[in-house]
Amino acid sequence: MKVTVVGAGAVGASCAEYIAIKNFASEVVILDIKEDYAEGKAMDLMQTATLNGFDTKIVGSTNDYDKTANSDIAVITSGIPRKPGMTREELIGINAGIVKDVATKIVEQSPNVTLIVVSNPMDTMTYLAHQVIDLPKHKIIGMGGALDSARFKYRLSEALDCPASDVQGMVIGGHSDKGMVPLTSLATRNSVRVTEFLSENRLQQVAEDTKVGGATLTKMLGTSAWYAPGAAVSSLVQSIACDQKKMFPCSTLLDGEYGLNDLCIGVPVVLGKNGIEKIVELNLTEAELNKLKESAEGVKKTNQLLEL
Ligand SMILES: NC(=O)c1ccc[n+]([C@@H]2O[C@H](COP(=O)([O-])OP(=O)(O)OC[C@H]3O[C@@H](n4cnc5c(N)ncnc54)[C@H](O)[C@@H]3O)[C@@H](O)[C@H]2O)c1
Ligand SMILES: O=C(O)C[C@H](O)C(=O)O
Repeated sequence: MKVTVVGAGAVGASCAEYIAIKNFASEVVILDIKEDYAEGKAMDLMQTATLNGFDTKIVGSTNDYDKTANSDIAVITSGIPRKPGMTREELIGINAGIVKDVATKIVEQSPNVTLIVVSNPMDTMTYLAHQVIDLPKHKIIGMGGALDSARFKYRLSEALDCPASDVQGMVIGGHSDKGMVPLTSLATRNSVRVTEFLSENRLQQVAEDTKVGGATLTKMLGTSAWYAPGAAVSSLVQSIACDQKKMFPCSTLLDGEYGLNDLCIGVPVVLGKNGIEKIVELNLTEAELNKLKESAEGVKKTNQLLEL
């Protein structure tokens, strides 16, 4: 199993590290445009192999796509991250050109690849990938909801004063400060709905903290987060590589599901060896469905900024 990660920056390197530590891939190629940068990250990570006990071979590449040939899975993290005070949508001007170029070059070398788009604004970048490359729709996946759901569970565990592993929950909708839809009514602590334990106000607070999870960390760090994003990507990669058929909310091209068309937005999907093997349609409350539709309008507005 060969995995390519484009972008050797904060998220790309974190993602490569988690994939290696989980020890399911034979090779991870990290590619960056900065001279020697990916090679340096690859060497540094390879020097953790005996310490962390993995056998994955990590290779660096300065913009040489030949090294990515015949990848089974590729992850696009190349592009600029936001600074405090910015929205993800403001990154479109620079990142759209990068994602278009990178996606095209990956598919030239790996026509059967499954592509995971991470660069922001992620839902729009995933939609862009669908427009510029010729891959079946189940092989282009946007990562956002897996991260947002991990943050939701973290916030729920704080409110419940329990370990996050006790909590189940999901965030659907656009990966944006306003567009996320944390499904508070469905969240549980060991199968008991969290609405049994938390007041409406406290749950509302959890939802709001979740939605601005990325912005909160960007303010604290001066750039956007990387550990949880890298871990979230590695979980998607593992589910595909190991045919785990796990369910994650991912950005996918909708064709009538949830009454939505012609956009990529986060909904639950099953990830296995064929990429997106199923789009799961939940029975949402009217309020949740309305929030998802509002979120979709926001994503479509950003998509209109693309020069296709
Ligand atoms: N979808 C999500 O949940 C999520 C989470 C975190 C970050 N992000 C996004 O991921 C992107 C990367 O974030 P980061 O913190 O790793 O940024 P970073 O600046 O640390 O790394 C980005 C890397 O991309 C490289 N790059 C730029 N253009 C390139 C090209 N054409 N080809 C190859 N490499 C290129 C840069 O040299 C840099 O090393 C940002 O757009 C950020 O907003 C998304
Ligand atoms: O917040 C960001 O800009 C990066 C990423 O989308 C995140 O949610 O951490």
